[in-house]
Amino acid sequence: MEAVQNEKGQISIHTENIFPIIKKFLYSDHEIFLRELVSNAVDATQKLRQLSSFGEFGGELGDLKVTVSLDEEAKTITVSDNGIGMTADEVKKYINQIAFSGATDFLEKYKDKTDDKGQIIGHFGLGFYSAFMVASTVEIVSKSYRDNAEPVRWVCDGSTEFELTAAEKTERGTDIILHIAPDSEEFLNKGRLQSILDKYARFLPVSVEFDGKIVNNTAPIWTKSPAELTDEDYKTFYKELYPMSEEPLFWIHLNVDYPFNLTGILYFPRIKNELRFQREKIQLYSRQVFITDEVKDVVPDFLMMLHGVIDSPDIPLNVSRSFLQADSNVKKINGYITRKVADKLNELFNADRKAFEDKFDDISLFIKYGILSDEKFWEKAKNFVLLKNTDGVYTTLDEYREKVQANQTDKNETLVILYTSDRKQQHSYIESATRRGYDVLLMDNVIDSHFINALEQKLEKVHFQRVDADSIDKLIDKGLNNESVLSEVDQTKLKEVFEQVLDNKMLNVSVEAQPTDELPVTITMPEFMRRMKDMAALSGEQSFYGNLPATYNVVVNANHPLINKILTEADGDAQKLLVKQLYDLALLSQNMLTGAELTAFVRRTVEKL
Ligand SMILES: Nc1ncnc2c1ncn2[C@@H]1O[C@H](COP(=O)(O)OP(=O)(O)OP(=O)(O)O)[C@@H](O)[C@H]1O
Repeated sequence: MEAVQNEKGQISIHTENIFPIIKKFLYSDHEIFLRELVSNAVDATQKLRQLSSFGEFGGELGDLKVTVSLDEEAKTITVSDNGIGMTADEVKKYINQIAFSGATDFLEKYKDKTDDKGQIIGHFGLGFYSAFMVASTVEIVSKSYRDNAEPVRWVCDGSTEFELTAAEKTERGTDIILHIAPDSEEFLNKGRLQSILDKYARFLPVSVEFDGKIVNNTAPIWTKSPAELTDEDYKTFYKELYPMSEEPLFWIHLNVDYPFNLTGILYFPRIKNELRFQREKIQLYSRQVFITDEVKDVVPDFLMMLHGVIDSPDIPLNVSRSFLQADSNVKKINGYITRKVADKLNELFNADRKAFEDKFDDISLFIKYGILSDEKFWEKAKNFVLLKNTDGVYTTLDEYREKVQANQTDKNETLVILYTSDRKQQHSYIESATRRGYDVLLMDNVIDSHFINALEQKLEKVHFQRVDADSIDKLIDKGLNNESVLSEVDQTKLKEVFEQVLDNKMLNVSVEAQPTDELPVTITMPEFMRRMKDMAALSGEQSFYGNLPATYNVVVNANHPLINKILTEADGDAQKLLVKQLYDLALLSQNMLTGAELTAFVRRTVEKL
């Protein structure tokens, strides 16, 4: 057994002092020093447990534990473990050489970049050196698990010089003592340390003690097998993660070990009709060490509506985001998660259709968003995405085609699907459509205008029309013309009368032969025009269609008796009044008559009664 030779040395590195540079790069995220040191300590205890299981360590493991302690007076924070410890040679190798070579790489690679702050630590084996973000001097006191190991002390003040001496330490393990720098004294605070540990150490696999208490749950449920868990366990864990949230609808337990390693639980929250859902609810872990809850670029956008935990040592969490997107593991992981989520939904759909329908309103935004953003998701989701009609009946896409195609196929063999975005406002149109035996879908979700576009592209010969997009016979044009009771001349005359009285360039007046049970006048906006305007409004951007003034079609029903009355009315004022009243009634049934026009209408009507 060799005694520790007192030694002073120069860390071989080209830069005079690397720590100010590390500090500058990691400026945004100083608190992670604690995550790095505590996870090193956890690693050290786990390594010992492993050695023991291989029979390479015959001693007592004891109660493996990491302790974080704060001494406000001495201005130190100490992270201690009873893990494998290090001999003097190991300190030289792992701390002086390896970590410093990592630091050199780091400097080489990132000296000209400033946008990757805080993302690189760890990637270059800089974990331990993150201590210098907050400490002016760092001491390591360590005693290896090996028989008769000599305890050793390493001290470094952040310059490139270190000191290695013999130390007094009776127990196996390592103490990392940080002498906190004046500009980092905010960390000499119990509450602050507690909150950092709550964030990063909450589910570490080895007990972590701070202020006399264990701060972590060492066996979170995602590390267990689904067979061991009850629904209650999943719900309890959800509450633990998100104490303020409503109970989740259901969940998926992820577990894969080839070709990458990943475990986790994803929960489906109730989303309803809310696009501004909380995006930072998925937490990313690497071997139970919390990494981030900013999962953008790691998880596809639509999956960010879900809540829960993903744990994978194969996500390169410590590199820049642009790199992440291109990473092949991240791509595989995304593909896997997307497939799992789709499979779970399919399974729920097949297992209990009724229960799936009951939940559908809460998950439809998610499913539709998935369909819009991921072709592979669509391939599965087309079997279980549901359409809901105005009677509250849910059908799949195939069932729906089957149900309506006999009555709703137009003269070009296109299936016309009718929908309403507001059943109250479009009530008279819905009624008119159902009188024809047409089915009307309820499409009142914020995402539905995009969803409709996507379905038209994905399904063959299918066109969606909002119920108020055209007069009832043109909505689904079967090429059958109703006989008009009016002559061509009369129709032209009627059109002129309407144009004159309404005197509005934004209105296109047409005379059509409709059944007598349709209203004398209806107002419609062509589907294409309205959709463009809706989408412009939703995207909030200035656009050609968004800025275009709204034009409407005014459809006069040639076969309605009141229209005939207009034609035969000899008194000009009476004729004008009739036109105004019928037009206002059409506006009223579309909820478009407001303000002074409404007041005038009411007054006129009262006077005539
Ligand atoms: N508490 C400890 N007990 C035993 N060995 C340790 C301890 N802390 C650090 N080491 C040794 O020092 C090495 C360097 O640590 P450092 O944190 O810089 O890098 P790393 O842990 O290898 O990788 P990462 O950058 O991902 O943390 C470790 O690999 C380990 O061998």
